[in-house]
Amino acid sequence: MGKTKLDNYLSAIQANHKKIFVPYIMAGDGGLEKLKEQILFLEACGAAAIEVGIPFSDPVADGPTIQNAAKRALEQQTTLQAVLAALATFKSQRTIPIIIMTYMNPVFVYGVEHFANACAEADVDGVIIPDVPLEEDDLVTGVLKKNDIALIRLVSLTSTKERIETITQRAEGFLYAVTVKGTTGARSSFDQAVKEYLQQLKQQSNIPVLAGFGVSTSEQAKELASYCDGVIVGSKIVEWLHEEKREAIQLLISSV
Ligand SMILES: O=P(O)(O)OC[C@@H](O)[C@@H](O)c1c[nH]c2ccccc12
Repeated sequence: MGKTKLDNYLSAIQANHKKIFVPYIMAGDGGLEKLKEQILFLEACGAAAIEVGIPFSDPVADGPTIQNAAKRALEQQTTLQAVLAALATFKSQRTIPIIIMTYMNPVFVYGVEHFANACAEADVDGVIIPDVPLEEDDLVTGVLKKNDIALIRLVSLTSTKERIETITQRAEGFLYAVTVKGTTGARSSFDQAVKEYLQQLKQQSNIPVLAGFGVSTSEQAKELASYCDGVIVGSKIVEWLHEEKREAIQLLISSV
């Protein structure tokens, strides 16, 4: 796979021997007018990139925390189109990459081509669409490539060796290593197999490997990041943003 601007951005961080912390937020939770301030806050905390979630009514990969945030955001009439328009209004004021996380349904409704163009217009660097399987991803890869937007692929603890190999070969931006068997949401501990799984992926992949799902404490973040290139934290960040616990967010991000 050719290198995207997200690949280049992240390899510069790695070249400085720094770990990558990517917080996930739910766009429109608390109102879309908060998006700019939330992103600039996370950037100031030291986030390497931000995963911006699009609320969806049937979020099959999400646990209760993100489901509830999606519900709040949908009550505020948040749409994919509106989120991308909001991101475009302050693109010159942020310096870190934005990754859109959405299920495929809102993309279909918007139209794949319109979606990719609006992402480019908003300076979006990558997208995660967890319900698009590898076998179907040419639905979106063509138009994303045209706009230099990375399609971030996920691997999981239950993926076969062969599948992991195919995915790592095609991976762009970073490889999203799911660290639990289940949905998003904080966990108190991880499977014994996670360490070896991450170390193995790290060996196989020539782009950064980031661990995500279940991470909610500095200790967990530090430990998982020591086996790979960094971590993604969603539910805990969503919860703390909702509760306005800004200091806790700052501490967690600066811990890796
Ligand atoms: O919430 P957690 O357990 O910290 O996991 C990250 C996750 O929230 C974020 O990356 C994400 C939210 N929804 C998703 C759906 C699929 C894959 C990833 C995600």
